Amino acid sequence: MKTYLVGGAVRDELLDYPVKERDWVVVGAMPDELLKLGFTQVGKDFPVFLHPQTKEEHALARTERKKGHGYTGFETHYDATVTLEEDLQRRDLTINAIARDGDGSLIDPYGGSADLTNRILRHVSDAFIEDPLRVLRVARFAARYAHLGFTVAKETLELMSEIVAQGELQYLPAERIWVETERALREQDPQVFIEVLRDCGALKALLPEVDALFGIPQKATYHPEVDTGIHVLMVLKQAALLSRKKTRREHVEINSAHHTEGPESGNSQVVFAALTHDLGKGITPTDVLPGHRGHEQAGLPLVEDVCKRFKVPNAHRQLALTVCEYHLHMHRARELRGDTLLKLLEATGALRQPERFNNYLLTCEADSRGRKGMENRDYPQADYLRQARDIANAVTVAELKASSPETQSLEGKAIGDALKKERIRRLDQLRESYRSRDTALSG
Ligand SMILES: Nc1ccn([C@@H]2O[C@H](COP(=O)(O)OP(=O)(O)OP(=O)(O)O)[C@@H](O)[C@H]2O)c(=O)n1
Repeated sequence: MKTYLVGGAVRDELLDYPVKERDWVVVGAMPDELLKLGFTQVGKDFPVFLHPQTKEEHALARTERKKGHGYTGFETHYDATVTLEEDLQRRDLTINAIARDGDGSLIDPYGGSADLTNRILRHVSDAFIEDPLRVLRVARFAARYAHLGFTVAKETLELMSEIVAQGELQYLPAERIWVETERALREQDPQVFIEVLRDCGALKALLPEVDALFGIPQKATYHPEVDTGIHVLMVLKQAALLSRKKTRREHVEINSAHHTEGPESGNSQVVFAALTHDLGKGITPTDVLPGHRGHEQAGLPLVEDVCKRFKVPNAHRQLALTVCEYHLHMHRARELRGDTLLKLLEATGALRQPERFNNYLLTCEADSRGRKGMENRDYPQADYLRQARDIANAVTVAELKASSPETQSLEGKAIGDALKKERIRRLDQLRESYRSRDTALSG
């Protein structure tokens, strides 16, 4: 019996990238031998065990053959005669099919080290095609390692296109698609995930609403990049960048558990909202292009469709709907009257859901910066809205009651109305104070 480190841990060690978990493959053993050594069995369909001390996963070397459609249609074969090379051959990418033995020597029969050096994501064998989930996995690895210079090999992209053309993606359960997508949205360059899916036709199959945005023009005055699909890719990049910065701050402040995905993990709620914020632009009637009046409302049912299709968690869905409906309000926050501003604060969770509100601000900032030549622009609207939130929050029932004899006796709806009126008055004051400052500055 011999044990080897395999998969992501070997790959990431060689790349000098943070290793998350270590998986092992065991050659020349049967399940009862591992059980006798104190391992516990966890795999249902194939023999995977947890080490008695480290609890790291140890799988018996196995081969796989496709039986039916989709991700689960496999026939697995394992016994003490299955070799390491056979086990590595069933794996997706050459860079994931390298093993390291106890002496530190690499076993690399499919050229994974060379592909790591040459920054290539390449399939191991034609068996790649047997697992349609790999289309999403390759796009996700491309998003993770794009900044290191990795691209997908031409012949691998061809196999991915073949999987899509055969309609195999439709057999993937919604949950599996969402798990891969959500992980991809947290990667360093989530826009690369979308680009790779588009290059092999998977975007059209999975997210036709996003695919439809490519080729749709916007007004060049606001959007020098013109193409809506290109804009969305730029917004994704900004959303990842901005949400990583925020995650780093939070990590320092509250030592939260956000960092399970490594130091560069973005916020998938923000990135998902970035992906879906302009879906309405894909159904703008052609005779009004490049204008998109009303695209926010038009996009809402499309966001709902996507969320339903992939069983998207509620927090992601809520933020995506909020951003879709209110991103333009945010961009012109300084123009809004007190009553509209208060409605916006209420609708975006400013008063009760601080996390959703912060994520809303971040996504809108990403939208503003996700335009050609505007990547480094300031976004003063975010501070303005935070100030507006603080002003609205500062008006309390106790303070209102203490302020005058008339308000002291107010109860129920009446006090609610008075609270609202006072908030609106102060928000109008905020707007006016900025206006006078602007006038003074320009005068
Ligand atoms: N559909 C899949 C899933 C997994 N694997 C193989 O199983 C290993 C472990 O899978 P997983 O833990 O999902 O991925 P990692 O490569 O460890 O990547 P990550 O860093 O994202 O966890 C992979 O390296 C790959 O060799 C595969 O070939 N095909």
